[in-house]
Amino acid sequence: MISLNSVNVILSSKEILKDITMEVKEGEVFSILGPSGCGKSVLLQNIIGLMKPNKGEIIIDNIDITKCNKKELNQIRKKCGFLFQHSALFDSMTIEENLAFPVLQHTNLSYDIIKEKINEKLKIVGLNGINDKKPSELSGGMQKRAALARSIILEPKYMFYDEPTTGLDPIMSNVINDLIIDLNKRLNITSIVVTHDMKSAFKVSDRLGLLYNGEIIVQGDKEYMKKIDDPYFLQFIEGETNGPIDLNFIKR
Ligand SMILES: Nc1ncnc2c1ncn2[C@@H]1O[C@H](COP(=O)(O)OP(=O)(O)OP(=O)(O)O)[C@@H](O)[C@H]1O
Repeated sequence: MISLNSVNVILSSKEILKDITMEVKEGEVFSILGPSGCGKSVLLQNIIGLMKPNKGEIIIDNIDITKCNKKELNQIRKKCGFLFQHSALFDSMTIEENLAFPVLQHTNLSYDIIKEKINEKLKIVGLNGINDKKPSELSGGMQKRAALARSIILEPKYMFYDEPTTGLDPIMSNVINDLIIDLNKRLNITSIVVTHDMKSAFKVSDRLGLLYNGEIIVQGDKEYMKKIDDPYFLQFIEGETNGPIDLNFIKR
C-alpha cells in the first residue's frame, strides 16, 4: 500500500503541494490527473523519494520514506519500477543488454536465468525476438514497450508511470493502457499513473485523484468520477481554459 498524509512541498518559497492525503491500496491503479503545472511531477518525485516534502508522511510498504536514509530508500526502490516520459533506453546497447542492465546491477543471478527473465518480459509487452535490436531500430511505441519491459524486469511490487501515453498515437496509447491493466492483473502490481490524458486515466485506473494548484480537489473510484459530468470538469482536465476555473462542480 502507498499512502500520503498531509504532504506539503515548498519550492522557491512557493507552496507547490498543499496538504496532499491519498491512499493507493494493494493491487490498485491510482491515477493523478491534472493540467500542466498543477504539481503532478513534483508529487511523483516526492512519492519516489527524489524529493523530500517539507511536511507530512509518505508510506510505502509500511515505511515512511521521508524518514529513510539513502540505503533504506534504495531497498524500497528495488521493489519499484518506473516508466518515465523520457525513460530512455541506452542507445548503444541492444534491447537485451538494456533489460539485463538492472538485473546485473541488483542481483547475482546467472545469465541463463537473466535471459529467461528478459524473454518472459519481452513476451509480456509483445516484443519477443527483438533481443538483438538497438533502440534506434524500433518505433517510438516499441521503445516505450521495451522500456516498460525493462521497468518490470526486477518484478516490482509498485509501478510508477509518468505520462505513459504522451507522444504516442491513439493506437499505441491503447497498447500501453492495456499493458498497464494487464501488468496490474497478472503481477498484482500496485500502480500510480501521473497523466493529463483523461481517456487513458479512466481506462487504466481503479481510482483517480484530480490535482489542481497543488491540491487534490476530488478523488474517488472510476464510477464516482465518471458521474462528474460537468463542462467545468472537462475544461479542467483538458486544460482548455486560461482563466480561473469554477470549482463548483465538486460541491454539486
Ligand atoms: N525545482 C523546482 N523549484 C521551484 N519550482 C518548481 C520546481 N519544480 C517544479 N516547480 C514548480 O512547481 C509547479 C508544479 O510543477 P510540476 O512540474 O509538478 O507540474 P506538472 O503538473 O507536472 O506539469 P506538466 O504536466 O506540465 O509537466 C510549477 O509551478 C513549477 O514551476
